[in-house]
Amino acid sequence: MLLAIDCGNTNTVFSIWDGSRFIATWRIATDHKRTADEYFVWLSSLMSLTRTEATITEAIISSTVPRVVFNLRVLCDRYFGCRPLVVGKPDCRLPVPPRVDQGTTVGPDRLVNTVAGHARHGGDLVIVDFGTATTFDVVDTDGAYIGGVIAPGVNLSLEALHMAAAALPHVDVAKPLKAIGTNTVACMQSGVYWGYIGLVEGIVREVRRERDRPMKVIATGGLASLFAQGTALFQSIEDDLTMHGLVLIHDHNKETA
Ligand SMILES: Nc1ncnc2c1ncn2[C@@H]1O[C@H](COP(=O)(O)OP(=O)(O)OP(=O)(O)O)[C@@H](O)[C@H]1O
Ligand SMILES: CC(C)(CO)[C@@H](O)C(=O)NCCC(=O)O
Ligand SMILES: [K+]
Repeated sequence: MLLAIDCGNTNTVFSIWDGSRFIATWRIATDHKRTADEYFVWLSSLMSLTRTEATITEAIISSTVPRVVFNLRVLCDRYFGCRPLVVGKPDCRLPVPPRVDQGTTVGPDRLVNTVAGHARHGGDLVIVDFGTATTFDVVDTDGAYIGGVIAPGVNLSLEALHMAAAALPHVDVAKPLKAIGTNTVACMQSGVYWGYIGLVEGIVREVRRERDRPMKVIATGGLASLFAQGTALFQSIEDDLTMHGLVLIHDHNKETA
């Protein structure tokens, strides 16, 4: 079975693909100090607690944090006897290479989202990912990643307000009942919620204007469904987009081996 690992700046997600579906998905905070042995203790105890019958024989990793890749490689080698594919490394082929400025290293999560988005929806697509950063990946007709937008993540913006202003508390992101807040928390939630709705709508409007063609918009990431409640922009919400892309890239590399 295939172990797919999506390592973001905040969280790392492990999923096991049995060839036709994901039989398990587990999430751990990203920490570059975590060793291969620690990952394995955590993974194997979750497997036994949930009675997950899986023999891992292959692995693929997407990591936006370069430093964690070493220990994830050791995990795969030592405990699963396999050499993982790492998205973004020269030996990991993509169906269509990105078209960006020379010397640019596109975040592997964005490349993976692009592959999955194109497979599911075809080209001329904007993928909005609400993670640590809020990213927009623009996918050309042929499935190439051709650029996009990186904005601060929603939780990051709320945290920055709290850190910089003595009288502003830590608050969780939520869809406020009204735009006009009548207490501090409601004011902050309105600023971030309606601010991000405006940001997403405004960026997509400019992208469509630049591309001068119809473009579908899909959303992924933990906060996608919350923001979908405030706009009609998204054609679909796909929580499993990155994991799906990892499976596709793994299959593509096997087929073209
Ligand atoms: N209603 C909600 N309110 C607050 N946070 C939420 C809500 N729903 C999901 N989340 C957060 O979304 C996150 C999951 O999103 P996702 O995995 O896309 O991004 P991330 O883990 O924060 O970022 P990255 O992938 O860059 O590490 C979780 O950290 C979770 O706390
Ligand atoms: C933007 C993030 C942090 C989003 O996870 C990641 O994709 C990344 O580190 N990207 C590198 C820069 C780029 O994608 O152009
Ligand atoms: K992510």
